[in-house]
Amino acid sequence: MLELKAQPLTAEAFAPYGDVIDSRNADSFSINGGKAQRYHDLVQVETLGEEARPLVSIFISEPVELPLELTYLERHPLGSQAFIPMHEERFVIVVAPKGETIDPKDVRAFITDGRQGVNYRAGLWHGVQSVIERKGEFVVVDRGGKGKNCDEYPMDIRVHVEDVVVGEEALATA
Ligand SMILES: NC(=O)N[C@@H](O)C(=O)O
Ligand code: NI
Repeated sequence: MLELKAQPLTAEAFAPYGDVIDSRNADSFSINGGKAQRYHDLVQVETLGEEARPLVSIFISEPVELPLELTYLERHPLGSQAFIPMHEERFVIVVAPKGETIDPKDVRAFITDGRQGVNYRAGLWHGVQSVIERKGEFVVVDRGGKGKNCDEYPMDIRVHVEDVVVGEEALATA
């Protein structure tokens, strides 16, 4: 069993794996007569292969038990995958570099702060969407089209997360 402690997510630490989606550290410009700011073009959406096209979906996810136990990591070789919380939900991220095998010492775990989304690059190994504290609703942007776009890599991983707020209390802090 690979034991990991989730680190706070930052754009710098996550740069080798993808993008952090966060208006607090992104450029913007004024639109709509000054009534709105556009945080523009935040991630590279990758859609590869036959009949590839971008998909916009919504996941409603039950919260995971902690510590988080995973039995595999997955990858999407034909496209990126982005998760954007709709109600400041926090989630656990587990990633490992692209490649045909995964070295356990290269696996990393992060925890978001509620204001952050992420975009996984095509081919990045990752754990499935893992919201904590309360049911979560996420906008998901990924790839549709022909071809197999989900590979699994068996691996037993346990992720520990500190300062978790559960249930109703989590709503109050959102
Ligand atoms: N299966 C699915 O659409 N979601 C996974 O790829 C995931 O990363 O949660
Ligand atoms: Ni995925």
